[in-house]
Amino acid sequence: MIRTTSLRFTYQNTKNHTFCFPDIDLPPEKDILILGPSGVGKTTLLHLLAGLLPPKTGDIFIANSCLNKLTRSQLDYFRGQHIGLIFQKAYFIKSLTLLENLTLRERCSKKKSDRYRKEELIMHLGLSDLQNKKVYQLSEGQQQRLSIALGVIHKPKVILADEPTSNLDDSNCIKVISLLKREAQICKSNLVIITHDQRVKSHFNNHIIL
Ligand SMILES: Nc1ncnc2c1ncn2[C@@H]1O[C@H](COP(=O)(O)OP(=O)(O)OP(=O)(O)O)[C@@H](O)[C@H]1O
Repeated sequence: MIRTTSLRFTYQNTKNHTFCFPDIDLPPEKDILILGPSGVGKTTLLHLLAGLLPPKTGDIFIANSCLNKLTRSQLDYFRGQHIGLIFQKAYFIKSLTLLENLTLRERCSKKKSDRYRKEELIMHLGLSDLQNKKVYQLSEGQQQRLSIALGVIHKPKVILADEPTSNLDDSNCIKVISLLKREAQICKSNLVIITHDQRVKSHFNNHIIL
């Protein structure tokens, strides 16, 4: 469940501009696209939902916790447990293997290690033959699938994806969308996607336009 009310945000170095975001009320397990022109504040909203930025006003409820009422360490813990972030440009340790990156991400979440979950995820994402390859040896599409794996390995309550398809060709774009949807279903998560990508729109009914 994601609910936001009267959310506003100002970057410290640009005090003359305040972003005002529409309220979101997303029941458990539902997905939503966030659309809008460049610079309107889509990534900013995603970072607020992830608890990476503090709102100037308003509240953010995720799974019945009010993010802006948590202390910094409670927020770090909450994020590790319940938020899955997938960035447009993925962050890996490239000198480690795919499997080592996944194991590291799992440890950071402080959840109990789950070998079955790792194997299932690697298989679903079509990465079984690549698990012992170093990340720098993977193609862009393979790295994007690993990025999804890192975002969802810990079965988060909310999956937040920032432009997950913009660098992909048509066939990889559709693959990534269906992988994200399937993982959201398995994890019983909300899926929130920011996109400019017209190919993605037709796959989702629920949109917010900023
Ligand atoms: N750390 C920051 N400090 C100051 N201004 C910032 C910062 N990050 C982003 N901005 C500004 O805030 C505005 C919104 O940025 P944001 O990345 O949220 O937009 P966006 O809608 O996701 O854009 P795009 O579609 O191009 O990725 C932009 O004008 C950007 O320059």
